[in-house]
Amino acid sequence: MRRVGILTSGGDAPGMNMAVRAATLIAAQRGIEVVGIERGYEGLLDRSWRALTRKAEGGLAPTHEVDVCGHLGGSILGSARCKAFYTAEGRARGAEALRELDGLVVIGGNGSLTGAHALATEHGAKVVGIPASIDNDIGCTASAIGVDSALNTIVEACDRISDTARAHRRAFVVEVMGRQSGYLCMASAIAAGADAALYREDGRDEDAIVGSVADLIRRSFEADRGKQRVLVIKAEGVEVPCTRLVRRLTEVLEPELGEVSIRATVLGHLVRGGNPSFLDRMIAGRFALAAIDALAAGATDEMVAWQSPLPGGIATPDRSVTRWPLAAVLEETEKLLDGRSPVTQARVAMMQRVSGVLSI
Ligand SMILES: Nc1ncnc2c1ncn2[C@@H]1O[C@H](COP(=O)(O)OP(=O)(O)OP(=O)(O)O)[C@@H](O)[C@H]1O
Ligand SMILES: O=P(O)(O)OC[C@H]1O[C@](O)(CO)[C@@H](O)[C@@H]1O
Repeated sequence: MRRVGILTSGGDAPGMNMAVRAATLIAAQRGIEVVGIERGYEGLLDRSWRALTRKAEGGLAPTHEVDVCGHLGGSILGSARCKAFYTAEGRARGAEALRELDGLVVIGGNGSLTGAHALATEHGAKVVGIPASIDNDIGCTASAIGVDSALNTIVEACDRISDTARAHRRAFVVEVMGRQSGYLCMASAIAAGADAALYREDGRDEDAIVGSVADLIRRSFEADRGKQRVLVIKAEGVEVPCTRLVRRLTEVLEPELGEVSIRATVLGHLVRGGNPSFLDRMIAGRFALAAIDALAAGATDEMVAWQSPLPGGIATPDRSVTRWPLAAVLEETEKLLDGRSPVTQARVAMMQRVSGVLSI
């Protein structure tokens, strides 16, 4: 293997740069040139790429840009959602560009990995995926790069919101990202000591949500409870917008409680930015090593996974990292999102077991 490409695609995730850096250092040490493809699949289609390795005494070394990027959030390569890649013609152009490379590392979420799978199956490209998305909605891996950093940011934001909520004896509904996955909501609700978690996988409709949250606030603010704040974390995948939820709650509660103070905060893209946590940096580094090893061994159409919650996968020298065929990853991803996966069922069951604490 003489030259590999690397790209970041989909929503950026803290730790992507660490994966780029680690993959480049490992490849350079083995005398493999690395090119960084800019803006995900967009850069593959228009051949926008730049060298991430340079000639150095005795072989190759990472460029300065790569050497110093590991601790940074975002992606030094840029990321994108590339419309043309959804078409067979677009992917054919991508495959044509890949002829100039001996392999490709795709760092991204389940959409990006679907694109990687198509490149491998339709065009025989040599592609290995590294899961990276704050949503934690990728099958066969316990975590994707970015999840831990996003959770740390959410928990810190909720701690801050709780300070002001207690000062005013308020209820807050905080919305977190995650697209169709409630994982960020569920995990942060536990860690932030929230009173309730609202996630799509629960299957509640809007009226049921309004009824149960109103009941929670009513019980929490009863005169003798002494409770100073109510914190409800809502997943983006729950379709009722925060502002409407707060308006409806206020309409229900004001006639009974008099003035009731409920506020909404949508954390949004705030959660995607910032330097990666230790855990994300470590996972990213170990993924990068396994991905370069896999390409060097001639593997393709695979993804590397962290402490897979499913039995199976191809073992690597790192006991926490296994390799999975992308077809299996994408099948499991579908089940993760539609509730058929034992992983989703276990997440929901865990939330139900603490439903007395997380009151609804
Ligand atoms: N079905 C598909 N076929 C081919 N390419 C795809 C497909 N789905 C997604 N892609 C490519 O991957 C890109 C990123 O996908 P998407 O926008 O779904 O984000 P993602 O990788 O899932 O990341 P995130 O989880 O952060 O949103 C798309 O813009 C497109 O270029
Ligand atoms: O940055 P964009 O394109 O608005 O996408 C937002 C989406 O991307 C994610 O941050 C990552 O998939 C989701 O949680 C969110 O729904």
